[in-house]
Amino acid sequence: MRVLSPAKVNLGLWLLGRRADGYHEIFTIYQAVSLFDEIFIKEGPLKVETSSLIPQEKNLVYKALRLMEKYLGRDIDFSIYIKKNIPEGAGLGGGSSNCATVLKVVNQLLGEPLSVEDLENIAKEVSSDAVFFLYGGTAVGRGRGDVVEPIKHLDLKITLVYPNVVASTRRVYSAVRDASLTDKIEDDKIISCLLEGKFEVLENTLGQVAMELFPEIKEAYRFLEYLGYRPVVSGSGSCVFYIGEASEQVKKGAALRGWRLYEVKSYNGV
Ligand SMILES: C[C@](O)(CO)[C@H](O)COP(=O)(O)OP(=O)(O)OC[C@H]1O[C@@H](n2ccc(N)nc2=O)[C@H](O)[C@@H]1O
Ligand SMILES: Nc1ncnc2c1ncn2[C@@H]1O[C@H](COP(=O)(O)OP(=O)(O)OP(=O)(O)O)[C@@H](O)[C@H]1O
Repeated sequence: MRVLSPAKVNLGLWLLGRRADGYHEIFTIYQAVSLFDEIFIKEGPLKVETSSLIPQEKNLVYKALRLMEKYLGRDIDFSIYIKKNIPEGAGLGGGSSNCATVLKVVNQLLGEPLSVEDLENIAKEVSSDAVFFLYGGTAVGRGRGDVVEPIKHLDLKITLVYPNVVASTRRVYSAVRDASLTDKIEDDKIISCLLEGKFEVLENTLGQVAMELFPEIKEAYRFLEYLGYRPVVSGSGSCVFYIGEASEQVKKGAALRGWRLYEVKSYNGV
């Protein structure tokens, strides 16, 4: 069978503090978007292969299925192939999406032996973003991004610019300094503004750190700002996006610079 594994953007992300476990406390608004990896699942020996040749042991999907075997106390006999369309290290959560999508589908194929709570526990052991993808749509993320609260779905058109640089999430977070931490935010106000379409409240304080590390991200950001858009870095980067359709100027400018452009919209499917 073939299932779609959507990407996400962080419509906003605020760094709130450092945690004892070495992660950062964040407040973020996730939005799944219509850019997909394609996952092919068939019965057979447990293996996970991808078109981008990620070693199986490193693949978040493989890690998740091995954990699932422990929860179930039995082997999982599915062979997985992932056609990657979501660029890696782009702040679009590709690996996390693959992980959650496979957990949901395999659990369904096995007659749903695991509860949503079990799936959440497996997902959060694999990555902070994976829990969101168990829900999809539009959601608020707290904690390290693994405490997810779905909210009213937004129907947005979004233009993504990928400046062809792989931004390691770990590296960006490790560059966070106290000055980037926001001690308090009015999260309810941010959510209500967002639901009213007042997008000027959106920002990404982790994205600002990424721009200092990767000039390519800053260039893409400045390019969109110069054209009058309100760009936001997605997650830890490297993608920069704005809410709206791609104008001819954006398309030409991206092509001239060799950036990849994705015209997507909210994906609120399951
Ligand atoms: C940037 C975001 O993608 C926004 O959605 C997430 O916060 C990161 O989610 P993710 O890619 O699933 O990150 P993980 O794979 O869990 O963590 C990778 C590394 O990023 C850092 N990390 C991640 C999440 C977080 N809240 N604080 C962190 O400091 C940690 O050093 C961690 O070792
Ligand atoms: N199934 C997978 N698909 C993509 N990357 C994977 C996968 N499994 C493991 N990875 C590894 O995880 C790393 C991060 O990939 P991923 O695309 O999830 O993060 P990202 O695009 O940086 O998103 P974010 O910054 O939002 O976490 C990659 O460097 C890749 O090597």
